[in-house]
Amino acid sequence: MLNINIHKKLKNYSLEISFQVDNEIIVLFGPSGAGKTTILNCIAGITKPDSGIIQLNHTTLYETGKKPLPIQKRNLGYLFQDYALFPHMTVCKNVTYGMVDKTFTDDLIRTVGIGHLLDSYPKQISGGEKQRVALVRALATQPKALLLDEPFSALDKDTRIDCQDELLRLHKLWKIPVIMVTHDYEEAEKLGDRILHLNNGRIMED
Ligand SMILES: Nc1ncnc2c1ncn2[C@@H]1O[C@H](COP(=O)(O)OP(=O)(O)OP(=O)(O)O)[C@@H](O)[C@H]1O
Repeated sequence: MLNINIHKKLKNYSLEISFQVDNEIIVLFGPSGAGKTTILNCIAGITKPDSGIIQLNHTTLYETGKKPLPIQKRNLGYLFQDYALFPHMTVCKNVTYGMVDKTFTDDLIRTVGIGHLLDSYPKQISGGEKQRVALVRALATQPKALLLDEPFSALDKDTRIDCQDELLRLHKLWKIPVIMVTHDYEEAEKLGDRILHLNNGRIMED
């Protein structure tokens, strides 16, 4: 379970957020500048809150006045819109880069169907293929939670639907807390067990 309670002063308003994520997919939905990426960055350890607490299962990632847990020790998978694969490495090298277990990773490669791409370089594969590779790479580290920042928004509609289906299928197999940011309401309704509406750094009540 992921428990988030953070306060952070931003340029035009203060982020005041409190929510919990069980082994479910939570969608953060809201206008540009509402604070969605900042929340993910605080959880990932890229941005530091001013105060609050962030816990993942029994591990405290951040707590006011204490030394934050370093990014690489947080056990999180983070997937961005722009793929973020290492361009100089083959797909195989990319997905095995931080892997924990070879059998588990081989299973993932088979499940997501990227086996035929292993010898290719990122520039030789399509956007949808890159995003599948990025998803496999994130899950191969066996993260305890997954953060997705508009992961499919650069893809065409059919590819986006395929990738959404893939994510739902994988989540059924490996139930972990997932937080996903999207601007696409159809996607939010399809993937989210719950949708949190964010505006000016606060979660709006339904
Ligand atoms: N480290 C920071 N310190 C102060 N202000 C910040 C910091 N990071 C982001 N901001 C500001 O916080 C606000 C929220 O930005 P954020 O990127 O979280 O919004 P968003 O909801 O993800 O927007 P978009 O949908 O456009 O990606 C913006 O006004 C931004 O300028």
